Amino acid sequence: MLAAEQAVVDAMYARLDELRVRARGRLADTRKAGPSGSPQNRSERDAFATLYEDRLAQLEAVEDRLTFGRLDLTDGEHRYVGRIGLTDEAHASILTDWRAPAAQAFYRATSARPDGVARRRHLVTRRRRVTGVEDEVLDLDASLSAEDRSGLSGEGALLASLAAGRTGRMGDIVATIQAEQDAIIRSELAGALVVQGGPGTGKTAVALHRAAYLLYAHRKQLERSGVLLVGPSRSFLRYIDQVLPSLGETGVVSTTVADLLPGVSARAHEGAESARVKGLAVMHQVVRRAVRSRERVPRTEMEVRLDGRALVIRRRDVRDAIERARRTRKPHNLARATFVRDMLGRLADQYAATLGERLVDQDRADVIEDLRVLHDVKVALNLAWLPMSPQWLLEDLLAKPERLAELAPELTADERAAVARPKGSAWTPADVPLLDEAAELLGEDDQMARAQAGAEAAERAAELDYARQVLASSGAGGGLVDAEVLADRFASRGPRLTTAERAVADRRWTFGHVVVDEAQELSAMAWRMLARRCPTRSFTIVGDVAQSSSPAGARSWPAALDPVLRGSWRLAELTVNYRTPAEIADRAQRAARCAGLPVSTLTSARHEEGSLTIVDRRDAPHGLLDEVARQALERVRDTVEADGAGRVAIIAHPDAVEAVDAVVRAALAAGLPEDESARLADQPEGTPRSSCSRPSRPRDWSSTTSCWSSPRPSRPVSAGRPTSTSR
Ligand SMILES: Nc1ncnc2c1ncn2[C@@H]1O[C@H](COP(=O)(O)OP(=O)(O)OP(=O)(O)O)[C@@H](O)[C@H]1O
Repeated sequence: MLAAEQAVVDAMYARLDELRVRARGRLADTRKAGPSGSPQNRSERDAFATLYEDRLAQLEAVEDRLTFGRLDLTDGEHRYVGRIGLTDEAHASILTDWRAPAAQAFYRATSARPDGVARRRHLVTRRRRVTGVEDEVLDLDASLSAEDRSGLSGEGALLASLAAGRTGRMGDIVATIQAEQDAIIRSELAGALVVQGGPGTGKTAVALHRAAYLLYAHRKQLERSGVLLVGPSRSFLRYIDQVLPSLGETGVVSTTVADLLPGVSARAHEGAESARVKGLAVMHQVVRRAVRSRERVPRTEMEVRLDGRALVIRRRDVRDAIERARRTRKPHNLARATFVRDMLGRLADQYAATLGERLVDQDRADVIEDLRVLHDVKVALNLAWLPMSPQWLLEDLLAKPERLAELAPELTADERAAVARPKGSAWTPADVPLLDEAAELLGEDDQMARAQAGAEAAERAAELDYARQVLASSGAGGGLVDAEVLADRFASRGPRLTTAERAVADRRWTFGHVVVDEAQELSAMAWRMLARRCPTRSFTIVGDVAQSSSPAGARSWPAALDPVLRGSWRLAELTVNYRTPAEIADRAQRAARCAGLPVSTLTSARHEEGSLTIVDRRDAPHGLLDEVARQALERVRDTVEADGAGRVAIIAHPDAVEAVDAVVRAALAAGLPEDESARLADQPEGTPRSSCSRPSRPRDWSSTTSCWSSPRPSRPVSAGRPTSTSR
């Protein structure tokens, strides 16, 4: 059986190699042509070169586990499922892309609903070698040979993948996606999908595979607008950054809320209370009021002089001009042009009245220009309608307690004190949604940008036309590229930018879809910011409201999302924990419930006898620390040392973590063979095989301990295997 599968897999790799050679050859030919020829020829060559480079990168990315499954259908057809689709020379399919509809049954079919599948086979490969197969027979009535019916094992591939060593980087789960995960991954693009799942249920994995699936299934729609992936931190983005490329996708913009505003670097830290207050929904009204407060009627009338003639900036005129400018409904800085034009016109009329005659058009225009540059007029109009940048507005607001008190009456004095800070302070992540809100209300003076956009639209039309001609005459691209994409490559404006690069540089870029991970951590203001990035509200939102650790974060989805999604979102749940063995997960769930957290009910994908140890003072004849060190050493010997894949996490009372860490390190150094202890000490950052930590929410420690069925809940310590704590 293995030999037969090996032959099929060999044929696939041979085809892959052939396609790589072909793409390399085309690339070399294109490059060989050198920098000669007309500018148009050169740009055409560059375009094809990038095209072949992209194709080559995609073909290189799928080397590992090119295929991982096979479907035997009841009608006798075999279908192999893998990372990409492949056809042979005769254009017959030899491998089906995991995202194609034809592959869906690989993830969804069950014996209750076999969906035309007689047998599902998981292929286990190492490099290019088939090392094993795992079969599941779904339709027992289908005619399978005796050999086919033997050696069945349903969850083998999944359990093998869960037991595999961790690298400190997240890997894809494409070979073992489970049915409830697959339903989420393939859920329709439109609307907002909220995925609630407890710890380790694969929320991050599902979010990433969904991004790859959507780009595949809706490529035309999403390639131009792009997909935005929002994660909680830069280190988290580093942890997941291999997954999408391994799925052949590079066009996703990954960022954090703190990095989402072009030109603003928000690296400073601030207190939890300050971040919470800045995230409150009411802050959008505070920012709005701060903008409106700079559109104001002066207390007194003011006299200005032009050519020795006295003109009055009248309060009534200012009031009227403000109202008229507001009626344009444009953002503050853009509506200011209307206000200024109106006021200058009124002053020009006063000037004409002092002359006792009507001004002809040209003269009136000259007077208006003279008024516009007059210092006193400028000062008076700025006082009435101040042009501002978002940064200036926020700095000013937070640096002046009396202004904050006036503009934010909903906040308590303590809350206002928490956010107050001197001018010139560095930006923090919680400032970013406030700056974005201000940028939206202020607007940018886009006259130049609009003129340029007009010119670019004309240029684009010409590029598209040209791209269509090239495609028609050369037949190039082979279905790999359409005129739009080719036109992008032909674009003569500066260096070619990918969708991702263009999107990152543009605050007003709107994405075709936004994926938000650890979504429970986002504040109300951050949600408003993200909603602006996707006016169609096509979202995938994954998180766990029971795990919210940010003081500005969500404790319930309706409370967090209804204000921005207006109640229009659908909920899916993930119920299987793939990370933690049942022994640990069940205990953790009980503790979380005792702490009053809204935990989902989970089942663990695996059991691991002895994976949880609770060390209690009563079982510690030589003192608690010694006992913890002894137990930790034993667990490391049992698990980590045995196969190098396991992990031991030690959770201690916040006050005891440092002491526990020290004794455990000493015990490992003394108790393990020298090479093993050097190996453990040498783990790259992010991949510790043993680690000591405090509970993620130290304030829950007391309720946690009292739930752990210990009559004397004195600083229990647990050691378990293999719980990944590296995230
Ligand atoms: N179908 C699957 N096949 C194999 N491994 C899986 C599968 N689903 C999830 N995993 C693995 O389980 C682990 C947990 O997944 P992930 O980090 O996506 O969970 P999460 O729900 O985001 O966790 P958290 O709540 O801690 O953020 C990962 O190592 C992931 O690769």
